[in-house]
Amino acid sequence: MKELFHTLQGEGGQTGRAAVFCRFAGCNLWTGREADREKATCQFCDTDFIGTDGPGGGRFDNAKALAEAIAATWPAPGRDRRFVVFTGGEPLLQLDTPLIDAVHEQDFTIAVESNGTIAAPSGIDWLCISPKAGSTLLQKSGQELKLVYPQTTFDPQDFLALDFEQFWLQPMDGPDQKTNTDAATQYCLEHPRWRLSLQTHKLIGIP
Ligand SMILES: C[S@@+](CC[C@H](N)C(=O)[O-])C[C@H]1O[C@@H](n2cnc3c(N)ncnc32)[C@H](O)[C@@H]1O
Ligand SMILES: Nc1nc2[nH]cc(C(=O)O)c2c(=O)[nH]1
Ligand code: SF4
Ligand SMILES: [Mg+2]
Repeated sequence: MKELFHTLQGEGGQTGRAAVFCRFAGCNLWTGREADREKATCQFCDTDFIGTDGPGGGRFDNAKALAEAIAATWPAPGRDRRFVVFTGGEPLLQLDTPLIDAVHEQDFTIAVESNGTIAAPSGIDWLCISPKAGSTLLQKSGQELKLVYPQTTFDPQDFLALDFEQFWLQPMDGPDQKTNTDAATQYCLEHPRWRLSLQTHKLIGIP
């Protein structure tokens, strides 16, 4: 596990909600090394997910130990409204039923951010799928589909038949961030099934 930290969910349908972020190391679509970015399936990643050296990171012997570390990262007293977001890297390489059960035992609602190439285990309360051009989408249902926009070979229209409650367009961050934000804004204006997801944590300078 790369890092464990408390912040506000910055993106998508749970934006603004206090959450513990549990960022797993490793991804199946990029090694995480800059030297490999150009040949990776996913080339626009904004995240360092290599290793276990981040704040609160480390290796955990079992699901219960990690669930207890997640609970200890939740600052508020009481067990009400506890919320954890599993991300990465690709969290579905590591998130399994024993961990889901152990985190539920700690009274957390569980959200996951996934690239959709791995079928999700049952028990996730809020599943966000963010498809990546050039990969095979296996997980075609969940609560939100959050498409990073634009991706040259993707037409957002093609995703609307999938079984999601919400459809979000998130401007691709990087050198063309401004242009991409304008394009995503225009797309949402013209296609009202889609909502605009801004990465609000970057706007306000929190993790
Ligand atoms: C770092 S990924 C980790 C979870 C999972 N591997 C995935 O791709 O969904 C978390 C979220 O950030 C989004 N993301 C990554 N790089 C981005 C970028 N450059 N601009 C906008 N969103 C980005 C992903 O699409 C995903 O929704
Ligand atoms: N605040 C905040 N919200 C987020 N939502 C998804 C994130 C991610 O990297 O998966 C993320 C993140 O890194 N920070
Ligand atoms: S799939 Fe997710 S974690 Fe992996 S490289 Fe792409 S954005 Fe980053
Ligand atoms: Mg992020």
